[in-house]
Amino acid sequence: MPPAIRSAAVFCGSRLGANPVFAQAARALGQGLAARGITLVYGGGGIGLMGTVAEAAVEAGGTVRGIIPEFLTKLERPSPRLAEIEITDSMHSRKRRMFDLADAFVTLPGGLGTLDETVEVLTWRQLRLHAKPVIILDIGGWAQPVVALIDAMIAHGFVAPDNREFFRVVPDVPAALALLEAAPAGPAEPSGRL
Ligand SMILES: Nc1ncnc2c1ncn2[C@@H]1O[C@H](COP(=O)(O)O)[C@@H](O)[C@H]1O
Repeated sequence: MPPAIRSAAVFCGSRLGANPVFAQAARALGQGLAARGITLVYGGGGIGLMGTVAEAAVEAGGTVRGIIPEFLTKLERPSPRLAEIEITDSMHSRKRRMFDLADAFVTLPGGLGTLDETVEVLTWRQLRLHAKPVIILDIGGWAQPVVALIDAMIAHGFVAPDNREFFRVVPDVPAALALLEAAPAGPAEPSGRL
């Protein structure tokens, strides 16, 4: 039996967004991961939803691993409350490190960086480079246009219909936590290397 999910990388905005439900969800996710003993891996910033999810996990006694490129430390200001912050030499090494440390990926609302990170793990899944769960939280309708775009690419014949199975969209944090609890941690690289 494969081991359970022990860590989850959370991708989310470096801003709080326009709707307070985004921060409420980020807080609930941080608390929920901590309560389940799931390590939060995230981009290391102390601002926006990134800071919210990390602070909530720390306050709830969880393990948090922040990974941030050196050039962003002034811009995204890691929280001084983080026990563990890893400084990388580039954005690419940050993303690679987050990928390596995570058994699963969870996307909260965010901007272009959040979208990039989410799409990247989906493309790596498409290339059979990993089989880790990808869970997208549709808070306040944020995920609807993202899912619509992917569905349109399937309809236009650019994405295989089966690839729709690579991610799950859930309406709230309890549903995301339930998926994490139910999922086995698959092999990171089933048929290739990044
Ligand atoms: N191109 C990017 N690739 C990966 N990560 C990125 C990129 N641009 C920004 N980021 C990081 O993602 C988070 C969230 O950014 P939002 O744009 O607020 O969603 C942040 O840490 C960015 O540094």
